[in-house]
Amino acid sequence: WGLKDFDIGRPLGKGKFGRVYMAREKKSQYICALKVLYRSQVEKYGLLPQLKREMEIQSTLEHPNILGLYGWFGDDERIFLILEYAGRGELYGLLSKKGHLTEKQAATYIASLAKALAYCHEKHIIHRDIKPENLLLDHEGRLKVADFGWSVQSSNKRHTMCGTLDYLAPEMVENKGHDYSVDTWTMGILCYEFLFGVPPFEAETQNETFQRIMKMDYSFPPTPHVSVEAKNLVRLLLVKDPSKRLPLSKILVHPWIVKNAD
Ligand SMILES: CC(C)CCNC(=O)Cn1cc(-c2ccc3c(-c4nc5ccccc5[nH]4)n[nH]c3c2)cn1
Repeated sequence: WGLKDFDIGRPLGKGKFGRVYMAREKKSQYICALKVLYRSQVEKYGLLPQLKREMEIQSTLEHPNILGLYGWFGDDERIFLILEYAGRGELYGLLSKKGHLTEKQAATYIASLAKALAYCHEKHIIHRDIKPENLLLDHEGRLKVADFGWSVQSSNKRHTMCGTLDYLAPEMVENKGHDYSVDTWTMGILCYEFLFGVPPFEAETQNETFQRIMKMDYSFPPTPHVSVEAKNLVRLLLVKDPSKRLPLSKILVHPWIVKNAD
């Protein structure tokens, strides 16, 4: 592949290491997202080995809820990643527009995340840092996890995102080792946020958020639109002891998911 194979479209997002553009492969007319990384930036931070590993991993993953990496090419100053195009952009755009999601939407996205993570864990990959800014929607509104390990700050991202502790599990915040169960904690955070529009431990400062996480200081707003089963699932995921969190396999058979996810 080379740049001459593509017509470049509008920018989709920009980040520390480069920008993402809508693109169309000329022969097939296939629409994709072309991410441009500058070698100077990647080398300056010594990220080439990590990038190569990420690319190897990402290109072996094939799952309906994981954004595809179709290939890559480069010239002497840039590296180009050919990524799946997600027609409805960031899930965050939907959440910020609507304030919160319906129980059906929230359950559907949590089920999709659980499937994508279970697939990754089967392949012994756990460092898919499931952060909201890594969640995209395709043209049918299906969730796609894109590992934005390269911090793409796209246009309508919430600016509290960078550096926020909101999504970090206690063992991460305390800088202990983390395993698969850190992802189920994050799913608890996301489920709460999908339903109520704000993450459970949100606070003015990072330190306050840290304190709240360590004290498990969260509660449910008395909103009528959230069922008892939904809160039950959040309670089973937001458990301080990683070994006591609901395992991924149990999420997909939780009554609230079974009833609401489609
Ligand atoms: C190999 C290693 C470095 C990881 C490879 N994965 C990534 O680079 C993660 N990544 C995905 C993107 C990305 C960003 C935006 C989009 C979009 C997209 N569609 C949109 C529709 C409307 C508004 C914004 C949109 N962004 N589709 N596919 C994308 C892919 C940026 N970085």
